[in-house]
Amino acid sequence: MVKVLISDELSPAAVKIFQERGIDVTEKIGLKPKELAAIIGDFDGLAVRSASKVTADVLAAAAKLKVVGRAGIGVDNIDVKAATARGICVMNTPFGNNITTAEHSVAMMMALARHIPEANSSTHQGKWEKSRFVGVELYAKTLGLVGCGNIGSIVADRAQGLKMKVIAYDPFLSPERALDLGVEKVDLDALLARADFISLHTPLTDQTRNLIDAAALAKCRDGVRIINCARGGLVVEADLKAALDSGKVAGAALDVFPVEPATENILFGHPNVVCTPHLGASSTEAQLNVAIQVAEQMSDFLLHGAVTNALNMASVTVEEAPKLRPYMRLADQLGAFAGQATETGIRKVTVEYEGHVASLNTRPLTALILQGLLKPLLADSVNMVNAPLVAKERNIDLTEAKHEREGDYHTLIRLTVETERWSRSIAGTLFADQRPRVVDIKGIKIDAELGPHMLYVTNDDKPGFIGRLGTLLGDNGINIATFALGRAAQGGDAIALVEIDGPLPPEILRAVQALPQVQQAKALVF
Ligand SMILES: NC(=O)c1ccc[n+]([C@@H]2O[C@H](COP(=O)([O-])OP(=O)(O)OC[C@H]3O[C@@H](n4cnc5c(N)ncnc54)[C@H](O)[C@@H]3O)[C@@H](O)[C@H]2O)c1
Ligand SMILES: O=C(O)[C@H](O)COP(=O)(O)O
Repeated sequence: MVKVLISDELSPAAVKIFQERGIDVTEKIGLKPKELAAIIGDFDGLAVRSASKVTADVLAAAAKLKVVGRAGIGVDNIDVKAATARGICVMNTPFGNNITTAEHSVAMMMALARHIPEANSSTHQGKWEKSRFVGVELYAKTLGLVGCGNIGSIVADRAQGLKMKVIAYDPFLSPERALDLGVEKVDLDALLARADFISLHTPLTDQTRNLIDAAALAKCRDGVRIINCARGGLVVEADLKAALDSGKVAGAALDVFPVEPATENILFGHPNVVCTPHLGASSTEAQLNVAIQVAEQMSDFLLHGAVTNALNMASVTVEEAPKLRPYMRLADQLGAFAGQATETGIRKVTVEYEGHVASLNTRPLTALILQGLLKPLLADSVNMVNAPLVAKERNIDLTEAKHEREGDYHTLIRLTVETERWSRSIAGTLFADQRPRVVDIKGIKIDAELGPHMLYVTNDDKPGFIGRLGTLLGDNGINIATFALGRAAQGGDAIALVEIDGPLPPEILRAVQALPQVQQAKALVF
């Protein structure tokens, strides 16, 4: 039975979905990485929010793990690189909590502008400090968005409703999109110099870490207010504190902290700082959305091979998955055939899709071909998640070509592998029964179905070979299931693909290799 571990607080809707799909669910909340590593080996899927730390050590212990699902957006608590290297798919739910988080950012901006938290606390204490809490209007103020993706663009929309002027720094924001959003695209220095309020909406990456430091703050307008509902590491807190103390920054609203849970922080207690405990995504609606989405995505992946919102592999929709499935088998076989037939370093791989298959989503097929190709070298450490990366790391030059017009076959995949010594191709099709057939090897036509154990022979096309091979196998008790033949030209190179009813013992393979006319013989396993 497929097993999933939920290691952070998730709406019960997630458990319900997993169970309805026949997946066994265990909930263990609040595990430290060591505790998570101790139990993760038992699970096929792991569902998390931001609290669980899915470190390289946790992933190293995750022998069966196929997918990590993040019920939310930021994946900085997951070592995606380590997951990719181990062939574990990482997916998130990029659109489940974006409205809620944008609304929280706007709420924080208003709280800052009108001192709501401090005024609330003072009023509860029976003080009536009207003159202490004079705020500022948002109307006609400039809001600078650092990061204008899903959340940033919703914040822009809401801020425009408040009649603010919105400017955005985001190197990946196209001028057309900026125009659509009605925001002015600016560089970071211009944003810092012009904004009355700055709201951060980028992921935490090596480029964005410590983006708001003393140097950036020095470029800001006096009295700027800063809102961070993205990630703690974007702001250098000591620099922010100094700027708050000097009055350069009039206020800061922080939902996120470099260390969470944040029970101590140099900014806690500062009168001009508003804090919330990473509540950006904490609304009933958002939590329901992300729980449902992550449970559906993970179930679809674990049960049907559908891939949605993955950060480290190509998407496959639930509709595509059944159409791709027979091709996946063919792709796997072609890759595995070429991988087992290749003895020297691979330099170049070309995959051509012809006819019907060319109209499909072929990225997962290419990933499977690479997986099959690399498996003889790397065994179980390679799978379709990490195969493209592994190929790249090995300097294998990959080319994909699609020809939607049909050739000799209604549909065809051709794989060509170039090594330092030679270039070889293998092509396969699907017949009406959806079963894969190999139809061409090294330019020689053949019609073969690949079984679990195959003998692949290249020989000189001379009389007597087939009889001698059959006798040799028969004399050694090896039953032939199917026998497919092809040749380049009369008397030229010929190939035989023989399905046998079990593994070929090494001594029999050597005897086949020693037969006259045999150029090369290999035992292949599928
Ligand atoms: N506080 C919360 O509870 C909460 C909730 C959801 C998301 N988040 C955080 O908000 C972040 C943004 O979420 P999103 O859905 O808008 O993501 P997104 O990917 O849609 O948008 C991020 C934007 O940042 C931009 N960006 C990347 N590097 C940049 C750089 N160096 N400088 C400027 N811009 C850069 C990208 O181009 C993109 O447009 C998430 O990564 C997550 O960390 C926090
Ligand atoms: O990236 C996110 O989606 C937010 O930071 C939400 O985190 P949470 O799921 O832990 O509330």
